[in-house]
Amino acid sequence: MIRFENVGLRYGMGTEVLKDVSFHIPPRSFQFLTGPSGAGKTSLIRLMFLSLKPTRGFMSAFGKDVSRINPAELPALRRRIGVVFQDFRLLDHLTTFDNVALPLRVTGKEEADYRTDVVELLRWVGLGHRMHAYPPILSGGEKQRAAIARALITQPELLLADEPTGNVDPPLARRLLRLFLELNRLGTSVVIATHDIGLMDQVDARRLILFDGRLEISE
Ligand SMILES: Nc1ncnc2c1ncn2[C@@H]1O[C@H](COP(=O)(O)OP(=O)(O)OP(=O)(O)O)[C@@H](O)[C@H]1O
Repeated sequence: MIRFENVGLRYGMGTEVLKDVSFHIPPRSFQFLTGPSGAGKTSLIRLMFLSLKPTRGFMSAFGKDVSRINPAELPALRRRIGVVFQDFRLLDHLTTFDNVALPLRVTGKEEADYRTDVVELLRWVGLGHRMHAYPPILSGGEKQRAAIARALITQPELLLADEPTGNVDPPLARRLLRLFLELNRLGTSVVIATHDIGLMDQVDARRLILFDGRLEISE
């Protein structure tokens, strides 16, 4: 569903931060993206989320060559991808329920059509009791789960999560991992960027490993 062939990325006139990166994310697959700080994980996630374009090489998303995608097609393609950012990006003036519902609301859906889905998803991530709370009073782990629910509400085919267990204690990290595995079992491809070797060791999954912008794959 996502394919990279010899992709390079540089910001402005800087040196390349990704070099000759080639890989494929198959449907229904589960993988970790790892590597030292500054190796390029977030940059790779931004490319996969189509918020950056490669500066060289070939990249396709859902069968479309990204260099030929016109800007009007982008929102529909992005809705097929859920993303959990490192800094959550929740809106403080909206309740947890409204934050999670936002991706549906922007497509013009009425609350009556999505209310049950949002409540069910909030319960699934363990936030049923927090749906009327505003983000500033949520704990780090609750914010994390709200961001995950918001990424999942459109039922994306691909979930990208950047350090989703970076701000939570080990029991909650294990719980989030079980949630991602369950999501994958239901058919979504999952890419988890993480430094956490203990987390990766809990699952026998493919590892995409970045070193200084170059990718190695450990099956
Ligand atoms: N917007 C930007 N403009 C210029 N350089 C950038 C930008 N974003 C990232 N970089 C550079 O690109 C390189 C890769 O950064 P990136 O954030 O992708 O790494 P990372 O592996 O996600 O790091 P971390 O694990 O610390 O989050 C770094 O050298 C960083 O300084």
